[in-house]
Amino acid sequence: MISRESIPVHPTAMAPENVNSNGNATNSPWENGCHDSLSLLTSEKAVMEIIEQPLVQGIEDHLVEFSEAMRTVSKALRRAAEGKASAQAEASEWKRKYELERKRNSQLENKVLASVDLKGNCNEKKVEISAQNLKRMLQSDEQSQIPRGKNGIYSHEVLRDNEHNSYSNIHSKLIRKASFKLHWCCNGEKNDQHKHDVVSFEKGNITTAERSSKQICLKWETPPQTVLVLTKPNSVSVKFLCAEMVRWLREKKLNIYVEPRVRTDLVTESPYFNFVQTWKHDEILLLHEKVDLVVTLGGDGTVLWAASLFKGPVPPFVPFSLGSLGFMTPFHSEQYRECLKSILQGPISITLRHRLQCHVIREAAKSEYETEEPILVLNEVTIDRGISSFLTNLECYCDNSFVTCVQGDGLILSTTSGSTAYSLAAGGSMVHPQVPGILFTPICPHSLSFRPLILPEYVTLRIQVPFNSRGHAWASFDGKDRKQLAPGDALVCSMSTWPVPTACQGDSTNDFLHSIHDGLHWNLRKTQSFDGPRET
Ligand SMILES: NC(=O)c1ccc[n+]([C@@H]2O[C@H](COP(=O)([O-])OP(=O)(O)OC[C@H]3O[C@@H](n4cnc5c(N)ncnc54)[C@H](O)[C@@H]3O)[C@@H](O)[C@H]2O)c1
Ligand SMILES: Nc1ncnc2c1ncn2[C@@H]1O[C@H](COP(=O)(O)OP(=O)(O)OP(=O)(O)O)[C@@H](O)[C@H]1O
Repeated sequence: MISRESIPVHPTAMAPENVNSNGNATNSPWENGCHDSLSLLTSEKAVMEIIEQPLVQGIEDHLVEFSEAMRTVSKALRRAAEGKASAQAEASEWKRKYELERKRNSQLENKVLASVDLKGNCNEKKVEISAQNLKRMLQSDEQSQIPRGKNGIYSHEVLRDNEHNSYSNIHSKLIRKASFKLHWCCNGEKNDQHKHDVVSFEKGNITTAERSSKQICLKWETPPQTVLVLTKPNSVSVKFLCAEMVRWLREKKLNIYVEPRVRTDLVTESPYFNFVQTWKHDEILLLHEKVDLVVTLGGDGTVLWAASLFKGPVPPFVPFSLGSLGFMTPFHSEQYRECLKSILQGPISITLRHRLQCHVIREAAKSEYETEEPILVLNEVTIDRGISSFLTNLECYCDNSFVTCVQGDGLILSTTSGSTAYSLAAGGSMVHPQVPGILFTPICPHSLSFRPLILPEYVTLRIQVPFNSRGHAWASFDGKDRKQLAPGDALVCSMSTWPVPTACQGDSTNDFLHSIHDGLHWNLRKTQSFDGPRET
């Protein structure tokens, strides 16, 4: 507190007649009179003015200091929250991997025990021999020196990521998943000298070996044996095609998986379909280990649905078009036999469609590890105002930097595959699916200058509902699974390490251009006739 006594009175604040030549105050002749009180009044007014000046200045300084301090604190808090989010994401990923591994091991253990039990009853020697055979198989696999990494990626490397775990090795032998190799091609040519250095620095010159992922080519090393057929529900034509395709695939000696609902339909139609396999509840988590190829029969929604079944690695997709638009469904269902024949034989051009991994972080979460399961999206995650009539107010951060505050109907964080879906309708650019990036597209922003952005694929985005938000926000994932975000909650989003490899009809670029021409009639205009005015 600043006391009035402690404030020095400026000499000019005294009436000039009361100041002697030395600047000292003298006694007034009207000491107790009216003049005295009047002059006192004026000087007090002047004093008050002076008191107020340094006082206001002081408060302002304090406020500035205080708000600086608050800003530093909020920055530190934000950084801590982001650290927490990424730690949570990493922890849940490790937890998922651990659970998968544990499940896989215990299943295999049961299988091995069961087979030992069976054979042990008949002939113990046989068991010994089969164990030796397994060991030899593993050894020969290791000795065969499968080329690694240099000219592409081998699916063995993914399957054999835990070589010290013999159960895992035996397991991959038992399920006999087809192995394949991915090549990166350049200008339509296969480039066996695919370099893994992104930037090299030779003789002082910076060169970029790769600026994007180029056209990718998949070559089967062993023939695919198991096909998962996923279908759009409640469609008679899809049901009919599914039954026909399953028969055809069976003739080709392939194992076939369908959804439980579809298996029931097929078996009800004819007991012939008893060979068709399906899964129960949690077994779906291990589907990627059994399936070599996923065929979808429907529109883009069916591709999104199929992708959502794989929370981790995804086998190659072959999407057949049975919808109205079909941006991600390049194959014609009428020619399914020829298409599948050529795909089962390979090689196939594929588009690696990247997915976004989304985490909802609740303000109410008590511990670091109390996080909701991550959700993977192939198109986009949307944060909007739902049924609320208030503007959304969303604070957006990219890594450690503040991006902006979205005030409008909401925000779309989209993959490049999703750039032709909701993001396009909200004014975002159409982006080739192989361009590595995340689209940041506002929905009806209440601002004239809010243009959509495209951010690099390596960033982590954090969308925070501020505490002073008037309403709740809602997140939806590929148009589904709406989750409410209360003030203080956040959505953290980054590129997933598990893309969806989709087979191309031609190549990635050809398919993309074909879909925007056919699907959206992009830049369709009658050509101006030659018959008219011309430059002379
Ligand atoms: N205003 C909009 O344009 C709007 C609004 C809501 C949802 N959507 C989109 O719908 C998607 C969900 O699709 P659904 O089939 O389950 O719902 P749906 O049945 O409502 O169909 C939405 C339409 O979007 C098309 N579509 C989906 N993904 C696409 C893509 N990557 N490129 C071009 N078009 C695409 C579909 O072909 C379909 O015609 C969401 O991911 C979202 O992108 C768009
Ligand atoms: N196997 C499935 N199980 C449950 N829902 C599914 C399945 N396949 C698709 N869907 C859902 O059905 C809806 C419609 O699917 P899809 O987009 O493939 O067909 P469509 O609407 O006829 O195609 P288009 O949008 O191109 O006209 C989508 O919301 C999708 O999520």
